[in-house]
Amino acid sequence: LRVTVDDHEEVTDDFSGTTIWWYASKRQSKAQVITFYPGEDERRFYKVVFHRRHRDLVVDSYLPFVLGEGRAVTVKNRQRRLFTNNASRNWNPYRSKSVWSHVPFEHPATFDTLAMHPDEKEAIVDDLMAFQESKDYYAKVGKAWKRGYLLYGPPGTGKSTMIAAMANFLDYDVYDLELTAVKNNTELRKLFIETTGKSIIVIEDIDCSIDLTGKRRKDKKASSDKDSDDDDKPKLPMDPEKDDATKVTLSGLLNFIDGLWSACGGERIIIFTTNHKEKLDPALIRRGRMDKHIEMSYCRFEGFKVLAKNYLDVIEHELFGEIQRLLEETDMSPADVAENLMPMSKKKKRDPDLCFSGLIEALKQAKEDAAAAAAKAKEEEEAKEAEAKKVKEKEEAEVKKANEENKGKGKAPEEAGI
Ligand SMILES: Nc1ncnc2c1ncn2[C@@H]1O[C@H](COP(=O)(O)OP(=O)(O)OP(=O)(O)O)[C@@H](O)[C@H]1O
Repeated sequence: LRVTVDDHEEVTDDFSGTTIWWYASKRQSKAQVITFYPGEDERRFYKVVFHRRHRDLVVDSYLPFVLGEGRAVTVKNRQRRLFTNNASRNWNPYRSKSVWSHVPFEHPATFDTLAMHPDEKEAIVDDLMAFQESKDYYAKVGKAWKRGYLLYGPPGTGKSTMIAAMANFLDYDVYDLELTAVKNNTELRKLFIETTGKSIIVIEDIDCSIDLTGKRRKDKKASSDKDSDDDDKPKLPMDPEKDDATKVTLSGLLNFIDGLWSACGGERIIIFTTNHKEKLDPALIRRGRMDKHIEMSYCRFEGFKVLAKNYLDVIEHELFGEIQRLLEETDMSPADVAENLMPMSKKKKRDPDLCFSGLIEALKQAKEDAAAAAAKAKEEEEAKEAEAKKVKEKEEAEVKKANEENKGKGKAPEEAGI
């Protein structure tokens, strides 16, 4: 409950059966200062009145409770922000000297609007809540208060939407870290140090942002040289375009995930997203670095029901049966399903019959396309196999022929250089 107390107004509060009175008041400063700003020389304060016998209760319990509630309200009401380190996106009119620029974070996604199986959603929400409440646990085991998530799945399955839902659920800021815009590991370190607590740091499409395999192999050779100064020196690229993507090394990134956190207080979540989990270096996503791997998958019936409710306010429909069957047989991303739930009728209204029939058509088409693509892939595979078989047979025939010729001349095959 939030109460504003006006001057000379009395507000009563009840705490564990004890009545407490609040008054707002002001006192004129004693210094004789002439100011252009009326009210600047006033000191404003609240007066709390209670019976003497409740003094311990008020001092030990009530006031800490009020301060805690006050802090929670401030956090809840603060404008959350979306930070980016990508200067080329220069969309922030208030760009300061900070390595991050920011805009208000206003993404509307929530777990309610996220199309996903309810059990999976619940598991993620539980995990987030457990993390949020584990400050003491992390301190006790001597670990930085952070958690890493890997979101993986095909395009349009809701990875970015999930991040927004998490940020809204936790009331955290979001730092969108564009690795390709980071010059070197020193700059990476600076960026991390400048992030604040209660934040989610996101590196999208991690497989495209850094040459994970190549750099790591090099790092292994240099074994102990984990985050050496070398990393900070400008590289001399053979191919400047390629180097652009590899300015930050994997070891620099691993170092930051493991170590640098300890230097910063406050809880942080780091999220990597990728469309190709199999391309990632196992070192990057092992447990402890990425605590939870979340698969964002194609839209199935449970996910569809969430979208139908959000987009059309429909929770049951005669076409649901057919849609369910098709969704189990066909891979369509939630983004594409959602797209089909948006068309308006001629009367500029969203008509569920129209949208669901359209979706059925789109699913049938997608199913046909997938079957055609699979048949083509199979054909190509068979053609490749036939070609390989032909080459092998030709080689064998040549070897056989050479052997026979050499036998005729009385030479062993090795002597003939075969
Ligand atoms: N699971 C989902 N629940 C609700 N809406 C979704 C979901 N997935 C996709 N969408 C819708 O599709 C749009 C694109 O999804 P989003 O950007 O989150 O996908 P993505 O997996 O991050 O894609 P990419 O890999 O291409 O970045 C979103 O704006 C949202 O409206």
